[in-house]
Amino acid sequence: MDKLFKNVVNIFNQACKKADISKTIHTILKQPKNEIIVNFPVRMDSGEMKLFKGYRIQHNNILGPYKGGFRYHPQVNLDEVKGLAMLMTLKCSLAGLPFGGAKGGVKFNPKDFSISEIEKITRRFVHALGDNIGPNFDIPAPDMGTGAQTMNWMMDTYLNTSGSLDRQCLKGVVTGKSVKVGGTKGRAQATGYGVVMCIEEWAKQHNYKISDKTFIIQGFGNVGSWAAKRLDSLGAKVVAVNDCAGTLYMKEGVPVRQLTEYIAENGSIAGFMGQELLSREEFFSMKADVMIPAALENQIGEKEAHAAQVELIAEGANGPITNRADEILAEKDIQVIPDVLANSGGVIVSYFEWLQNRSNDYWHEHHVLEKLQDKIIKAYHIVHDLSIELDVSKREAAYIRALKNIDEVYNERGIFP
Ligand SMILES: NC(=O)C1=CN([C@@H]2O[C@H](COP(=O)(O)OP(=O)(O)OC[C@H]3O[C@@H](n4cnc5c(N)ncnc54)[C@H](O)[C@@H]3O)[C@@H](O)[C@H]2O)C=CC1
Ligand SMILES: O=C(O)CCC(=O)C(=O)O
Repeated sequence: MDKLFKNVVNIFNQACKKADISKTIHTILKQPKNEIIVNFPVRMDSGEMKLFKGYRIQHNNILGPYKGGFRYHPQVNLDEVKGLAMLMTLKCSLAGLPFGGAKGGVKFNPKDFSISEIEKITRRFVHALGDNIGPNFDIPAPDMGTGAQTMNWMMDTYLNTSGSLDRQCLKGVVTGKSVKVGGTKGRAQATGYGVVMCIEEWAKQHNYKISDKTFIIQGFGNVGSWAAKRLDSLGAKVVAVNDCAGTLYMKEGVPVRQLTEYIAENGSIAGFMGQELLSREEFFSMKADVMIPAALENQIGEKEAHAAQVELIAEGANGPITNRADEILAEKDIQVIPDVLANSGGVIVSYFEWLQNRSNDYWHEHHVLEKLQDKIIKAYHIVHDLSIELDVSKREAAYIRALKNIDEVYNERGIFP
């Protein structure tokens, strides 16, 4: 199994060389600043006490408070969270946000626990983290297996345990909250919409009519389902969706809203409209125009890259393509819009939420989405132009741009001896 951190560091090393990043800055950035691991007990509905392991990896904060999601998944481990945290540092820098990078998670499968148990795990986790998070220090957000409800519980626990009376500003301790409790309009759809905004820009450059094209999506959670909804509204056809249960293939296009509602009720695509599911292999070898991986990392390895029959891959997930697969895709002339650009819509709108919490002034949805579009398209063109100028992949160009920005800030500030 490929290791995410190793894959991310390999590209980081190449990019540091090409960007002429000094040895000092390279040394600072190649490992996270803080690795926080907490083991905390939670009483289950049965009365039994269970121990959970939680992580918060704070990679770098030269640009501002640490920022990045919390994941609830049985595979959560130190290597994974370190890789994801480094990606956040690069993502925030590329998007021009005043944030550093972090990531965290708890190793468990939410599907095996009741809602009240998940609430207790969440509250206990926040309690165990204590002052390691805060609205001016480290600001978590949703990722796989977490969502607005999780963030609401986190904010509530933090407000009730922090001892500060500044209730308004403290709301910004987490982003991705529901709108009623201080979240922003547009955060739910931000990541998926951002992925499609990048594809729309790519399509303009390639004279590509999105409404004539076919799309396949792995993962139909927050990112995958909102990407599908935007594609649907553009008249594009999502012909296949893959999740843990298998691959749903519908030649005439998947009915996106019905599928979203079905998954919300049933947990997966299994049984949708009585359709027989195809295999995972059939998904990755399917002929279509664009693939959006929006599930876990390392999903497209050597085998999947050889099998791929698409023209473009836009990474909704973090780290879905291994280093070797990247090379094979390049040899096959399959283009990739990399994670740190394609899925940055989530953290961009998280930044807007944090600003709204600070000012207590809440924005219209169209204003949020317009500002998201401005920022992500600007980043898209920076990456595209640099990749042409330096003759490197978009992934390398994105890393180079992000690293140069961080390097400049370190150089202007100086490094504490
Ligand atoms: N939620 C957000 O705002 C952001 C999420 N991301 C990344 O996007 C990806 C998906 O995140 P979310 O949509 O938030 O998660 P989610 O928990 O809402 O949905 C995950 C989806 O992936 C599927 N899945 C899980 N394991 C799978 C497997 N082994 N094979 C196939 N499908 C599988 C699940 O069935 C589900 O449909 C992750 O890599 C995450 O880090 C990136 C930026 C922001
Ligand atoms: O919204 C955020 O702050 C972070 C989202 C995230 O975890 C990611 O972009 O991978």
